[in-house]
Amino acid sequence: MAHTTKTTARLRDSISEALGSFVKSRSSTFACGGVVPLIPGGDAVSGSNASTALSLRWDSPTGMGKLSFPVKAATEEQKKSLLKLADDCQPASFGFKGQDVLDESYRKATKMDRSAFSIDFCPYELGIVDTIAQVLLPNAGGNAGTKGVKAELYKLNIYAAPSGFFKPHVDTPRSDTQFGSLVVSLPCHHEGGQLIVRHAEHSVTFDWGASGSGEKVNTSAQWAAFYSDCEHEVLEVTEGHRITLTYNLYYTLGVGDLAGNSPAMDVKSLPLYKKIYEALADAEFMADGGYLGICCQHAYAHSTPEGVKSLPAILKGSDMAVYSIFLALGLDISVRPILSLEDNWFFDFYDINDQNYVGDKLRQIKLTEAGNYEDEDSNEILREFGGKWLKVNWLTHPTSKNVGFVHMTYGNEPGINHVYTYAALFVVIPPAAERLVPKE
Ligand SMILES: O=C(O)CCC(=O)C(=O)O
Ligand SMILES: [Fe+2]
Repeated sequence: MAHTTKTTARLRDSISEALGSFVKSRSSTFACGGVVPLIPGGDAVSGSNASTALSLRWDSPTGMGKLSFPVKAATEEQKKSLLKLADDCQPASFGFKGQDVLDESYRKATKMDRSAFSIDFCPYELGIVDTIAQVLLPNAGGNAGTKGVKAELYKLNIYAAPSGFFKPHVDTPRSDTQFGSLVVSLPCHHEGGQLIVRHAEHSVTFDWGASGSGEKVNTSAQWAAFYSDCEHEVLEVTEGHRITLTYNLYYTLGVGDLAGNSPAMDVKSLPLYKKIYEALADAEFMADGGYLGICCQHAYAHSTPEGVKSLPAILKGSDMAVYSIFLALGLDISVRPILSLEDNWFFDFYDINDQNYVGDKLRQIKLTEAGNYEDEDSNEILREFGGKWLKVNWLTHPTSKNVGFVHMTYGNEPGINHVYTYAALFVVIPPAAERLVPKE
């Protein structure tokens, strides 16, 4: 028996290590970007990823505005248009605790709503949406991938010298199928204004200013796309105007279940697949069966109606890849809410002994009346949550939490308490004798 336990621990650690380096290598794909050359005055060749010069037109109290890009050393006419555009934009707010806030110490930029302007720039035509689908939905390759992303124009923004900037923040998703943002920098001379995007301990810098991209700043549109849960910031613009279009990126479901439908990736070729395969083939690995848990690396709105409906299809990056690997091994894998042990006071009443309270399925936030500081009420909270205490062999550590569950509290003041949950991939490992390991 002791021997079996040792084998299980050894193999679990080796999967965990392989998973760690797999996630690390995949997590550098949380952002991608590119360049679209403009052909001034000419026609873009049909089918090429180049665009003609761009014209921006907008509503203005002083008559319609028009500005043609690229804006190099601006002509007198362009200078006038640029000033008019800057005048016609409003200060840009940002979301804070559900409110739109204007605060120039946090964001100094201006905006124009999409209803007030039009521009002949189409990210679909230029292959940008296809690229995003390929890179940020790595498991939904082939046709499913290219059909799976919708880019919806959101705003035009200007970050202007001497000090336009936007401090680190994460974008507020407009719906639960939004998975990311796309920023397009229109060719207009500027310096600074680097966009830095971070995920876990990685970061990517997109420098579209003259020093960072040279001539490109005047001859090409440049773009970046990243997942919604990645923190990002715009450094100070020190010269000129940094003019951007922002788009919200959505998954479009209904083109086949994206999860597990992975023609573009051969999961069997991945070292992580081999490690798990070898462990399963070893009769001493979790000989009596049990559960493996992998905390999701990205954040999902897993306790909202949309999130409940669209997971696992909308898993991102490495989460989707790990999901596909376990699925390919014929294992029962699902996304489950796990009660967070540190944030929930009522765990104090339990002798949890290394166990986790695992939800039987994803559920929406719930409001219950249970919740006195007594055992019985804590039990009721757990019953409402719907799950079981289980011993889980964790392969990773938790990363982000959502409020999963809300209940009343009684004290000197009535109130509510938030119960935090996090989303994890939960794998059922059958006992060794019942395991059907697919042929290599
Ligand atoms: O302009 C950029 O590069 C990013 C802007 C941004 O973060 C936002 O609009 O939320
Ligand atoms: Fe943002």
